[in-house]
Order: sequence, then structure tokens, then C-alpha cells
Amino acid sequence: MNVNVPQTVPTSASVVIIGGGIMGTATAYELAKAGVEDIVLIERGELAGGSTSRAAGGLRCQFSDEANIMLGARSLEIFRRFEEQMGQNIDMVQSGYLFLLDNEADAEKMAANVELQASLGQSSRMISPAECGELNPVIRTDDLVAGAFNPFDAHCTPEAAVAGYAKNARRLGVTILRGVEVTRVIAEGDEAEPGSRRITGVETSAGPIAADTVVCAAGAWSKKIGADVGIGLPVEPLRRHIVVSEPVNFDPRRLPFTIDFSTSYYFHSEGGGLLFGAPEVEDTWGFSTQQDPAWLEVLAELMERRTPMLDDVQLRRGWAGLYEVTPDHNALIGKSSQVDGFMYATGFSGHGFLQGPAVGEIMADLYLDRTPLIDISGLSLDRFASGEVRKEMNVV
Ligand SMILES: NCCCC(=O)O
Repeated sequence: MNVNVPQTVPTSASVVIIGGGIMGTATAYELAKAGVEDIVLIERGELAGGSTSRAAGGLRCQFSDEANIMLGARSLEIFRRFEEQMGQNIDMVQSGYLFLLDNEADAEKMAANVELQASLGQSSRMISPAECGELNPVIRTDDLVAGAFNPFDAHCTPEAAVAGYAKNARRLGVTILRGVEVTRVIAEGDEAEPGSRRITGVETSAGPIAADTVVCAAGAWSKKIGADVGIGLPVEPLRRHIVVSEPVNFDPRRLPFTIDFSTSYYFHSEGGGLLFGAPEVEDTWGFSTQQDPAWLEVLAELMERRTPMLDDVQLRRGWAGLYEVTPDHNALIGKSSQVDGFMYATGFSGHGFLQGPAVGEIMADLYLDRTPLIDISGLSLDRFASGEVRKEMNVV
């Protein structure tokens, strides 16, 4: 796609969505599907070009928090039917998700999570180290105490999902602006008088757009959007690396998305090869997505420990992207209680892509004052003021 294509920029909109990743495009599509008109989505680069296209693409319901379990499960339902309903192939591979547990403390906590997932209708189960090895023959199992597995978890290609949402949003009348930057979100009203402030529009690199509602779906770049209207969104960018391999000499598509839980080293099939991810030794906070060659040494050690059979895999190319991290590793989803018309879907802390479809539906429900299918009240920004933070344990 060429961002220099001339685009007609409207001067007003019902809703301005900031961010053309999975959250923004899913929200635009769901709002339009619900009959909302005059929606404008603004992306300063290319669609999916921020964090979504750099994500691993894992789809799972295996979380410790009920809201995350349900967001993952609902999104999986939508992703399973995506190609049929949206006319877009997303390279869905439903080979399950396998968490490898190498100590009793993690296994005990994971068993409680699995019980919660099962009580919510999910097919997750605890399995033995031997079964871990049967499901994924390229892992070392001698130091494992257990695994957690869900056969219906999956992975797919994130930018393909964004392309599908964008295509269908456009078909339903959404204006999508690429290569246009929101330079300021505007609110009017007296900051000293609670409840009097409301969104009136945005200024952009292509001119102003008047709007009563702004949705912040700007991922790692959300803090500035909130700050424009005096809202503190506690979202910090954290760099993460991924690398993909040349094709391997076995069929990788039957391997589950596998996570070595104590180290957060993970891998899954990517075409005929494999995709690998892992944290850095020291977290690198900030907006740099420059690759650090030292990370490859970290990865090599983790691979040697858990997957020595993959020693001869040839790595082909890699990249770094940004997580959008909140203090409790849970998303911020809701309508502002401070500024009327300011909505947010951000802070997904490394598990956003897999929640995108459900969040799109929820944002449409919130806009239309409908009760969402999933209770996300606990993911409101207000939890940080009230001290009701909720820590997600299954963070990778
Ligand atoms: N956060 C990237 C690894 C995939 C996952 O969290 O399931």
C-alpha cells in the first residue's frame, strides 16, 4: 500500500478512531456493522504497521483473569469464521497452545488457571511431561513437572486480520486515512469542573476533523493521545524481538504454539519454518524497535535449553516490535469518566492481537450504550485510581 495516495479528509465525523492496528480496524468494522455512520479511522503510517504486524499471532484463551479468558475465547470464535465471513485468509493454524512448566509453584498456579478456564467452558487441561513431549516432539521434557494445553487455541497472521477488517470496514462506509497523523485531540470544558469536559475533535497533519467521540487505539503510542485531553493512560512501550527460520525438515504445522513458561521463550510454525520469540535479559523500555544482536545470543541459550533438537535450524530474518504495557499487564478498555466522548482500547501488554475481535465488538457496544457480551468493567482506567488493579499471570 502507498501512503501517498491522495485521500479525501472529511472535516467532521461521528467517531474518530486513532490507530490502524487490530484494535482500531476491528472497532471501525464493528461500529459500521452496527449501523454507525461517518466513522473515520486515522493511521499515521500503514495499517498494521505499528505493533500488529510485528506480533507473534498467537490466539489463546489460556489466561488467569476471567475477562482475558473470555476475550480470548470470543476472539477465537471470530477468528475461526474470519475467512468465511470476511473473505480474507488469515493463515489460521489450530494446533493448540502448550505452556511448559518446569517448577511446582508455576504448575500449581497454572492448574488453578486451567480450572477457571474449564469452569468457563474452555477445553484447557493440565497434562504430564510425557504428553507435552508427544504433542511437541522437539522439546526437552526431562526437567518439566507438567504442561497446560488447550487444543482449540491457535495462531494466524496478524496483518492479514487487519487487512480483512479494513476491507470490510471500507465496504461498510468507513473512511480510512493512512499516512495522516493526529497531532492533537481536542476537548472543551472547564478542567476544574468535573463532568463538564467533552471531546470536540482532532487536529491532524491533513487538517482538523470535528467529532464527538475519539477512540484511542494507538497501542504503545497511547499516552500522548490521552495526555492531550488530560487523561493519564498508564501505557509504556517495551521492545520485544521475534525471528523466523528457513523451512524445517518436518511438518511444523502440527506443533502447538509452545511457551516455556519460566523463561517466556516461545515458538510456533510459520509457513514451513518456525517463529521464535523471547524477552531480552534486561527489558528495553521506549520506542526503539532497533534490533539488538545480543538478543540472538539470549535466544540461542533458551533454544539450547528447551529445544536442542532445533540447533541446526537456519534463522532467516527477524524484527522488533513494541508491547504496550500497563502496570498490571491488563488492558485498558472503556469510556472515560473524565472526558465525555473519549474511549480507549489500549495497554494490551503483549496479548492484544488475540483479543482484538472481541474488543472491537465491545467498543461498538460501549459506544451504543449496549451491555457488552463480556464484563470488562474491571478493565476500566478507573481501576488505577481506585486501587482495584488486577494482575494477569499468563503474560509472555
Ligand atoms: N506475547 C507474545 C507471545 C504470544 C502470547 O502471549 O500468547
